[in-house]
Amino acid sequence: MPRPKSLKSTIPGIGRILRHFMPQIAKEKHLLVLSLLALVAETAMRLLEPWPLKFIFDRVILPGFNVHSLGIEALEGWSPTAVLTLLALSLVAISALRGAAAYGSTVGMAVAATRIMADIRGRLYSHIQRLSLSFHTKAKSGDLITRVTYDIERLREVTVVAALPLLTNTFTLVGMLVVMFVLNVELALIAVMVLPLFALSTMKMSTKIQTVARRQRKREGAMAASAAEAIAAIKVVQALGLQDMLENSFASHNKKSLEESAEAQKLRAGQERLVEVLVAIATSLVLWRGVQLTLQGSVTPGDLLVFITYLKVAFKPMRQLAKYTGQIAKATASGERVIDILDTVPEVRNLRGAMDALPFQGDIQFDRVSFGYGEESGILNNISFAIKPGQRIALVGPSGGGKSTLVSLLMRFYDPTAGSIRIDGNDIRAYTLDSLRNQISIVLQESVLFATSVRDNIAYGLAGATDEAIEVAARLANAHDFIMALPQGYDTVLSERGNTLSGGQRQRIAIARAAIRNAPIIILDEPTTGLDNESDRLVSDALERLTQNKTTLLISHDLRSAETADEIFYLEQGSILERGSHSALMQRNDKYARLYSLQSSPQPASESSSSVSPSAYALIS
Ligand SMILES: Nc1ncnc2c1ncn2[C@@H]1O[C@H](COP(=O)(O)OP(=O)(O)OP(=O)(O)O)[C@@H](O)[C@H]1O
Repeated sequence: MPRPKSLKSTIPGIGRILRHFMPQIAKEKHLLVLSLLALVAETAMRLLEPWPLKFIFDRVILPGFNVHSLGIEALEGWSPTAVLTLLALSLVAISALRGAAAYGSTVGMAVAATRIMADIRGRLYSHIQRLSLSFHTKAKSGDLITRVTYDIERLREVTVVAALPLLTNTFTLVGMLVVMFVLNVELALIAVMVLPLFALSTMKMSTKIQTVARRQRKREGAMAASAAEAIAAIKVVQALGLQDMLENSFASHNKKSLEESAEAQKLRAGQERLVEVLVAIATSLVLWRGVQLTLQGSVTPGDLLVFITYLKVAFKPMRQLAKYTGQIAKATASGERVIDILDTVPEVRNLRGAMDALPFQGDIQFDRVSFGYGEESGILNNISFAIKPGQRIALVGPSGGGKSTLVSLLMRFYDPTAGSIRIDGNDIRAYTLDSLRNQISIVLQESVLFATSVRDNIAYGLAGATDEAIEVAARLANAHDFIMALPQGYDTVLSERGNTLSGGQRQRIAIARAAIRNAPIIILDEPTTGLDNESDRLVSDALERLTQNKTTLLISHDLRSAETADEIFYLEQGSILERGSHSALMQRNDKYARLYSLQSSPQPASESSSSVSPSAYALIS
């Protein structure tokens, strides 16, 4: 996406953000209108602020006090002290009213902004969760997290700390210019003479600030991404002793980010000083000409006082515009980062007219399915097969052959580039994603558990699962006994990703989670790889029960677990080279048979006895 290059082009950026978030903004319209009214009231009070002083100068001090000279009928008969007291009190009243109005607009705007941003954050989070795996495999999780947290927070904050004051001050500036022109056109023209200078300098500086701000945001995203990646893989980092290398690369990003932050600060400070000089020039010019006009009698001293006060106040917006440009530019960059994600359309989504699938029988057909990741092709080539309900299929073959890819197409993590996949006779794209995935259970090699209770981890398999159902599933998965031995039983809260449990225990909880779903189709992606003999036995036993009467696709390098399958597919380089029952494939005496013989023969101690090693695949090919 092309990046805007200047302040001028920040405005379309802001427009895009506003347009994008209009539905959320519209929900808060009442509060926003009230806040704007309070803002108008605040502006009016600011305009009124120097007027009691003007009265005192023009009608009280200079002509000698005379109530008639005030020209206000209602004050006829008032004592001088009473009138002066009234004027003094009006100063307080104006200030108090202005304060109240400012409070109202700030609080109103803050509440509205918080609600709007909470809504957008929810939408962003839910969108990210629904984006296809093709997006997530490329995206960096740390960067996505900063978009949901930091970027949204920056947008919210800028509404209150920059956009609102900017709006107030712009209203004030316009109001004051109008009053100045009404009071004296010549003096007003002198005062606005510096405006073009100001506009020019602001635009130039803002472009620079914006460029630095964008660079810094990008760098912060990259830093968060590499930190998140390293923390998530801390075991590997420590085992390989990568700490120093990762620290050095993080430190260099960190240093550059700080330098950019300092550069932006320097630019902002320079701009603020320039504005102050411009304000001083305008004030002295107005004073110089204003005193002459006062002496000639064409403006009153009170008018001059109003002018000077307005100049000071009216140019404050300018100073603030300078100060807030950077913040607004940063927020615009944040807003664009949020919108970029929201605008990403999930590659895999519900097609128009998609229907909720009825409970599946479990009949699966792959019809000339081909697939490639991105530009790559040939990951799966023209695959066709049919599985009857309740059948158990094993997918075996060398690493990278396309086994996991094949099952991920069944879950619609990706769509085939050619051909179709049917369940119970219908193309799976005709079903809604939720109703399709709800009827498939999956157990992976590394089952991911969440940092919540064991009970919740199992219940994630089925919304609204009862405690009884959870226990039945845990028993089926051979998990009940070890769960009861945990400190709080089913209520024991696990650490992140369930790291405090052994691999076999994690697998059994994952099997319980799959079991509670009672899905007619089950995918097992190397569920016993890496387990010791005892864990393997417990997990295999649980899997046996889990897959009773279910259509099952088992991916395994352990040919003994594949042996019992109704049919075995030997997959290599995206094609099914052999298929049939174990005995048929053994009779065929080709790749599968050779692999099986190799696995059954005694192996060197260094190699696993339960699964085929990469070197074995090399031997048979
Ligand atoms: N997300 C991805 N993006 C790009 N290429 C991928 C992606 N996932 C897998 N691949 C590639 O697709 C090919 C098939 O991978 P796949 O994981 O399906 O093989 P596999 O048979 O399951 O291997 P293993 O037995 O090691 O799990 C491999 O060449 C792999 O590099």
